[in-house]
Amino acid sequence: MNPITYELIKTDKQTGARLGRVHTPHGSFDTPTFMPVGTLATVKTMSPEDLQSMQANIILSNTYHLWLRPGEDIIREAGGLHKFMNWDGAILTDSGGFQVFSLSDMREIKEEGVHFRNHLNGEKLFLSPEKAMDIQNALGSDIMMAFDECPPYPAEYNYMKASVERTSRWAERCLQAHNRPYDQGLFGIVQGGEYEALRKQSAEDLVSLDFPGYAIGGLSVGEPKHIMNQVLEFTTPLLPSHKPRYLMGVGSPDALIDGAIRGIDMFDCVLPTRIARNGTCMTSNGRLVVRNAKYARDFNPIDENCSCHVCKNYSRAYIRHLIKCNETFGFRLTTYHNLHFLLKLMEQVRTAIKEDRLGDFKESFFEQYGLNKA
Ligand SMILES: N#Cc1ccc(CCNc2nc3cc4nc(N)[nH]c(=O)c4cc3[nH]2)cc1
Ligand SMILES: [Zn+2]
Repeated sequence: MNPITYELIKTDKQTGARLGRVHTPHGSFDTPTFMPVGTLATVKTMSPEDLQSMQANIILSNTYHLWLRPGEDIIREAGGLHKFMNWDGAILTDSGGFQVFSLSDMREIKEEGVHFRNHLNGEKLFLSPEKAMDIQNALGSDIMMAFDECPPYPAEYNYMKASVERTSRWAERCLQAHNRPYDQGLFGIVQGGEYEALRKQSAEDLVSLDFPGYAIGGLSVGEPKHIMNQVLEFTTPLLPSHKPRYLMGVGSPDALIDGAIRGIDMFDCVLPTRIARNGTCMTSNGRLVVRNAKYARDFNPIDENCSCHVCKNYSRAYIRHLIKCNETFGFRLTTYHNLHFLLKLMEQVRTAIKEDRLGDFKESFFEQYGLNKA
C-alpha cells in the first residue's frame, strides 16, 4: 500500500494547472492547496479548532526545530506529533536541511551529513539523512521530506552540480533509512538552482528512485520572480504527472497563482502568519497594514470581500488597537484572516481550473490586488 497517493482530476485548458486530490493516512485534500506552517508543533496563535474551521487539512512542521525542542523522544512518547499537538489532519515535516543552512553558522557539509552549531545555544550538532529520517519517523508525519542541501542563491554551476549529486546520494540513503514506508510517504526534493541541466539531472535521479511525491527545492531563496517561474517551467514537466508536486517556501498570492499555472499542487510559507504578527493583512485589494494610524477610526472589516469570522465580527479599528497594545488576540485575528485568505484563494484557483479559466482568474485577481501582470 502506498501511503500517499495522488489523483489527477483534470487540467486547466487555459494553463498548465491541474486539479487533483492527495490521499494520506490522516485524510485527503484537494489540490492546488496551501499548507499553514506550524514549525514548533503549533501554527502560531492558531488552535487545531481554528485550523479546522478555516478548512486547513494539512499543516507543516519542522524536523530541525522539533529535534532541538522538545526533542523527538518526547514526541515519540506522546504517540507522535498528531497526538502531541492534538491535530488529526495531515502533517508534512520538512527535513531540516534548509533550516540548518538558514539558521546556524559554522556549517560543514560532508558526504556523511552536516556539522553545525545549535542556533539556540551554540552546541555542536550533526544531522545526516539517516538522523533526519529517524526524527521524522519519531514524529510520525504523514509526509516526510528527504534530507537535502538547499544551496544559496546565486550559486556557481560547479558548486551546484556537486551539491545536486550529493543531494541525490542523500535521497537514496533516506529511502534506505525510511523504516515506515507503509504509513508514511517520503518526498524527494529536486535541486539544481537556476540551471536547467542540473534540474534535469536532479529530477531524473529522484524519479528513478520512485518517490510517492516530489518537492521543488532551492527556490524562494532570493531569486527574482521570473527566475522562479522559468525554473518551474522547465522542472515540473520532468516530474511524473501522477504524483504530487510541492513548491517549498512559496506563499505570496501572486506566486501561488503563478506556481499553480505551472503545475504545482502544494505550497507552504510562513509569510501569511509572520506578516500577521506585525499587523499586515492580505486582502482582495492588496496588502493592508492595519497597524497604520489611518485605521484608528476605520470600523470596516479588514476585507469587505472576505467571509471569515474575523471580517464578520471585528473592525480594523479594533484590530489595530489590539496590535498596537501587543494583545495576543490581535495576532490571532490577523493570523486567522491571512490563512483563511490564502486557503480561500486556493479554493478559487481550484474552481477556476474546474471551469478552464485560471488564466482569466489570474488577470482579474492581479488587477484587483494591484499586481503587475508579469
Ligand atoms: N515572512 C516570510 C518569509 C520567510 C521565508 C521565506 C522563504 C522560504 N523559502 C524556502 N523555504 C524552503 C524550505 C526548503 N526545505 C528544504 N528541505 N529544501 C529546500 O530546498 C527548501 C527551500 C525553501 N525555500 C519566504 C517568506
Ligand atoms: Zn477575513
